[in-house]
Amino acid sequence: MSEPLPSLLLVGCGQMGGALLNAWIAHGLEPSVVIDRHREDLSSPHQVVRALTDIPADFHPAAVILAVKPQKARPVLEELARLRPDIVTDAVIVSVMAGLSTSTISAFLKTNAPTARPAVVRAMPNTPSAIGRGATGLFAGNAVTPAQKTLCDRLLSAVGATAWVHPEEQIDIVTAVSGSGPAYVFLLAELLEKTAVSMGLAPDTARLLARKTVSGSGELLERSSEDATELRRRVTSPGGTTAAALAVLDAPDNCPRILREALEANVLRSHELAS
Ligand SMILES: NC(=O)C1=CN([C@@H]2O[C@H](COP(=O)(O)OP(=O)(O)OC[C@H]3O[C@@H](n4cnc5c(N)ncnc54)[C@H](O)[C@@H]3O)[C@@H](O)[C@H]2O)C=CC1
Ligand SMILES: O=C(O)[C@@H]1CCC=N1
Repeated sequence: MSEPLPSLLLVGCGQMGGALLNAWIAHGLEPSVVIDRHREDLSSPHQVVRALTDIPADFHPAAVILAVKPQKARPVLEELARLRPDIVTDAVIVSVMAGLSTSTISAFLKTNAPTARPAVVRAMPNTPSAIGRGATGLFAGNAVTPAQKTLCDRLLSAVGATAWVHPEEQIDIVTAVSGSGPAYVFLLAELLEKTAVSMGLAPDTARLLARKTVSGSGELLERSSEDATELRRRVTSPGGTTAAALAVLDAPDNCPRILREALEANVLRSHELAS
């Protein structure tokens, strides 16, 4: 087995934090602390506490992972800096939160630790991380050391593929494409199923065919060295049925325009969450 992952402080153990934690445990994680204010059901081989005030005084994590909603970030960051300025100084702060910039995160931390120069990394994973098939975009702020960057890459590689981006604004595009992306794919599965039922297929049949089409196509794309355009071409007989459907879907004013609008709305929402 590869070298264990160093001790972490995970703040927020919901959908994303939980998926990350499970992968890190599977990869061998040094004794760590998980904070979740609301979940009663959490069990973990690591120490689970309800509040930042419960972090043991002798606990010194290599990284703090912030996986609460962006709207909850400010009090969490201010309290962390008030209670444990040493952690803010020594650990890399990894935010998976949409929208919030490294400078905003630093500013919240500096409210109660004015001399700190926090090392902040933004990571934008997605929910296929729960099965080790995630895709994460990362951005490192100025104060992040090469060793901390390597650690962040190890942490997110534990749940799938990673790609570092620059400048920071590109993280909002990552959020729009891959962070939120699974929701678009699941919407496609939902719409295929519902439309199939509305056109006359039995619900069980529609569900089976829609699910297997989306999951099988994803797996084919994963296993193939061809790009998506070629895989699509192989389905599309000239003058055939698929071509008839694609003439509707891929018309400039249909999917291409709608997807662009959707991704722009996503980026705009990141900007709103940031302010
Ligand atoms: N769900 C997704 O697909 C993705 C989510 N993210 C980001 O991950 C973050 C979390 O999102 P989800 O996991 O979906 O939300 P979630 O609601 O499932 O998890 C958030 C967790 O934080 C806990 N929490 C709330 N306040 C807290 C506090 N003061 N201290 C400790 N724990 C607290 C909640 O009890 C909850 O378990 C968000 O910032 C989101 O932008 C990023 C990429 C993908
Ligand atoms: O919907 C959200 O805000 C988060 C960020 C990416 C996926 N879920």
